[in-house]
Amino acid sequence: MIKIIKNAKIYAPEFIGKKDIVLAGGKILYIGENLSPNCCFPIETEVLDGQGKLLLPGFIDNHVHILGGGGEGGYKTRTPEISLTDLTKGGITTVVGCLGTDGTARSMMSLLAKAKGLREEGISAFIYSGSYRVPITTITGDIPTDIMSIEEIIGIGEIAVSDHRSSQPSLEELKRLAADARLGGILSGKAGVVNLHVGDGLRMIDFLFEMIEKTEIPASQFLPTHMNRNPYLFKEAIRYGKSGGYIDFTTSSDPVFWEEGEVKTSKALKTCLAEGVPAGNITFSSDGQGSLPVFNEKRECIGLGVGKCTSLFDEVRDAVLKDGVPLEIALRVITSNPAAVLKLQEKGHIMAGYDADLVLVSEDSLEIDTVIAKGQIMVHNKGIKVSDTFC
Ligand SMILES: CC(C)C[C@H](NC(=O)C[C@H](N)C(=O)O)C(=O)O
Ligand SMILES: [Zn+2]
Ligand SMILES: [Zn+2]
Repeated sequence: MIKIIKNAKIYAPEFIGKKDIVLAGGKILYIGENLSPNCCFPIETEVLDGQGKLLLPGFIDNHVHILGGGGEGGYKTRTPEISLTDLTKGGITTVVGCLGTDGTARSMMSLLAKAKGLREEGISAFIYSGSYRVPITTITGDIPTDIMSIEEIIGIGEIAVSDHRSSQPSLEELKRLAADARLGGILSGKAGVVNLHVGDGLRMIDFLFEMIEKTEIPASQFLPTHMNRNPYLFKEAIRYGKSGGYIDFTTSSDPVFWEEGEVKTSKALKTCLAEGVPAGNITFSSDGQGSLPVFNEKRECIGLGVGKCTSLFDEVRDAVLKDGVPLEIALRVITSNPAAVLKLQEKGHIMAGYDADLVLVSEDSLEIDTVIAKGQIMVHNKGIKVSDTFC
């Protein structure tokens, strides 16, 4: 079956004009103009009308607790596993799963199985080996072997630093972790990225500046997240981003965090761009299904929300519609930038030969209308399709 999407204005993420696009075999086959609906006759063709809509690359969420997370307030605070619809209704066609605080009752094998399940349901799913804890949990017992031998594993994370819930890893331990992830990456052609959970601790990312200065490991090996969680860490994010590092902002939030000074993600993007952080160094991730715990001054958990994947594009939409960031810049943080940072082949762009991961949104409201993952319609006319069926 061939699909043709006609007359959509295409942001690839750069704006390339109103075009017709042909999808076949899960790939983008051709991008052209004025294509006749039966240009591929006699092959059966489905035509989608993109008139009045924008066509965007499928969104990449680089940090989701696909197996669930939480637990910081005891067993009752464990958060639920993700469903495919939680992802696709937010336009997410590529997800990277991770374990968080609880890397004990939640296993790497379960995380891998969940990623494989999401792949069977039609989207692209990858995982990080590990959890908050150091030494990290792997599947094969060795970081380079995990990355080289398991297709879904693209790096390690979320390794916790500057947080009362971390293992308080030493600089030497973190150097070795990063070196092992880098080795696995270069030997497999993968990113071997180190996804770091940065907490509210005052040490922030001091170790990262020191690691980059005192070792041969490049800044591109690291993706520190939650960098908008408080004003002082956000200031460091700007300093680190301007020095060439990648910075990731968490889109899931709760009004209680704004009272504590969390920087709304859409505004974090606007401010970073205004401060001269290169647009290519910035990514968003949702922390979907992760817990959003609130601790009191004695560091007791006094409340807990659950991250939502739909916040990922919500914050991009706000950046465009409320904070005046141009769409082709704002889109990069959930498409071409994570594709580059995570070295995801043929992802993050609308280009012939790339995976047919696409999102159609209404031109004015940027509301999601249709989501296509590897050529398969997951959401159509805002209605959930395919993704809720279990065969
Ligand atoms: C950025 C803030 C608001 C949320 C953040 N969430 C996680 O790190 C995931 C969580 N620990 C889990 O394992 O599910 C946090 O707790 O600091
Ligand atoms: Zn985290
Ligand atoms: Zn997380």
